[in-house]
Amino acid sequence: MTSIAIHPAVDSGFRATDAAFAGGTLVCKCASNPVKVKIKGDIAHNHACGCTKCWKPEGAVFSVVAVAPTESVEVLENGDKLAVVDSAALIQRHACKECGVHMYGPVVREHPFQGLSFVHPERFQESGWAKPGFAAFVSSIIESGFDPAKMDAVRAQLRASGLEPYDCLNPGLMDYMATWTAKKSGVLAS
Ligand SMILES: N[C@@H](CCC(=O)N[C@@H](CSCO)C(=O)NCC(=O)O)C(=O)O
Ligand SMILES: [Zn+2]
Ligand SMILES: [Zn+2]
Repeated sequence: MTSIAIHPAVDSGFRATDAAFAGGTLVCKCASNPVKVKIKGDIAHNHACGCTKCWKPEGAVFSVVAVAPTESVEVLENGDKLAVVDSAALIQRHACKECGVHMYGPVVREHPFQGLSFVHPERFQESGWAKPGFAAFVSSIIESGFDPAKMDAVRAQLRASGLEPYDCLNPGLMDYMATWTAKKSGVLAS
């Protein structure tokens, strides 16, 4: 059976994660005057995402996206080329207006992820970043036009690549968000 183009970083097999990885510089795809964004520290919760909103490289069905503290994000060069894709969205995705790559997406509003920025580690000019740990929003790929009849094959391929598929985030992050909500409403003590 022909394989599905999940994402180049997934389909090519993972490079070893470097435990000493401490961030680096994200670079967009522009051949000249690329946007450069420094991430001053490691990333967390790296995952494949099938949602319609996350940036995907050409031909990929999934994005690969992780988080870093927004305070450790610094636009180094050509920040004038950045624009927010959807100002109404939770994640304020700052994309390069020329090549389309999403460079960072801070969560600004009150939310369990407030203070974090979503980034695409494949755009690091350095190697060694943590491999994706799971696949999120898998059913959402249908919203981008993926054939619903092939969903069993997608989930099987994700599992074969070591990515457990979920139709939202993974249980740890869903529990974290629900706990935040329960403490905010007062049904759990904070
Ligand atoms: N079915 C929708 C889902 C979109 C969605 O909720 N995406 C998640 C995950 S993005 C990275 O994990 C999310 O938190 N979105 C917030 C936002 O996009 O601002 C679809 O596919 O569009
Ligand atoms: Zn660019
Ligand atoms: Zn997404």
